[in-house]
Amino acid sequence: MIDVSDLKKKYSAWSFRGRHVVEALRGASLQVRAGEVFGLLGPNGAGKTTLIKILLGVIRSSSGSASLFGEPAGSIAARMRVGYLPESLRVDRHHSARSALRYYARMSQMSGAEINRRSDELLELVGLRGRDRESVRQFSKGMYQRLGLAQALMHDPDLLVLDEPTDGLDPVGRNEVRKVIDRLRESGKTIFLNSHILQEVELICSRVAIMSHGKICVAGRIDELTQFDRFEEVAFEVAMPAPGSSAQDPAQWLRQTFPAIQFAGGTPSDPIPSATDLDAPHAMTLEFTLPLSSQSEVDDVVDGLRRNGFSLRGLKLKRESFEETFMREVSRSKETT
Ligand SMILES: Nc1ncnc2c1ncn2[C@@H]1O[C@H](COP(=O)(O)OP(=O)(O)OP(=O)(O)O)[C@@H](O)[C@H]1O
Repeated sequence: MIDVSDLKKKYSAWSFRGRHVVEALRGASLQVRAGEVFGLLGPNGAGKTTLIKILLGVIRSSSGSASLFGEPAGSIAARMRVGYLPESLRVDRHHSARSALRYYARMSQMSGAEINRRSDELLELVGLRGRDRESVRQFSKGMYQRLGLAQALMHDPDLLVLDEPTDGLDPVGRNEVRKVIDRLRESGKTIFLNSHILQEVELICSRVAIMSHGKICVAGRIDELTQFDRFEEVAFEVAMPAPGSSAQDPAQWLRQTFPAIQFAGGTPSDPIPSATDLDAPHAMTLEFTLPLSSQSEVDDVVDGLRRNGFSLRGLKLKRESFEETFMREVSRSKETT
């Protein structure tokens, strides 16, 4: 649906030192498939707005290619099938939601009957039916943003481009916008959004791209990007040793053997009973984490536990958070630029 390849954009800028060139895009490549909710993330100045402006045909690239639905970005054929919600949509204060939609729809040369039918549908979709004749002056930022979504959908586009759709909204407003985006996803629309709020992107998007210094660093599903497991913190779940094993007081044995151990739910205080039947579904288990730095250290711990009668029920390396992925990619891009 969106195909961007080796896209470059240079701006001419003026400062007190005179004219200089700003490389806003340095060879960005990206593909978005039909039906996806795709999130573009990046720090300030990464080039996100520049990329969106090229996709919408507001500015031209310096080199590389960008197409929507197989048509060159900016061509009439591509623009007809795109709806856009800018970061700061302005609706004249004298409008109601309904009159604002009529105003925007007229620009798409829709007939009066079509405008009424489509307005009814969209006001229902964004949850503004019943408030549609009130002045937008009384609207909360969340309602305003939902009106913006309805405006962007008026000509029934296949692709919606949303610039910071939940920025500045309170949790209730964000939740309402998210619900509308979910409904749009269910109806088969493709959504391309740009956001600073990582948590929001995690909740909404099926795939994301992290952009920094004019390039796409990584793109994929969030669970693929954060799959990078690390040894720093290894979580174990063990069943207690059977009576007669060398670790008579298992928790104390663990504490003495691994001084840096962190028990899940705090250090167990009472002596923990030994297991009598390891295959019993309720065999007593303990969960803890250990700071380890390599596979051979993990192997040594597992060997030690088993030698002393513990039975291993689970072992998990820590998965980094999406925020950690983001920070890692951005700082890696800073080093290579
Ligand atoms: N019209 C322009 N003239 C000169 N430089 C520009 C122009 N527009 C953007 N830039 C520069 O290009 C780079 C990328 O800007 P862009 O606005 O695309 O980034 P962004 O990722 O959208 O940032 P933000 O999150 O702050 O909106 C920045 O260094 C910016 O200063």
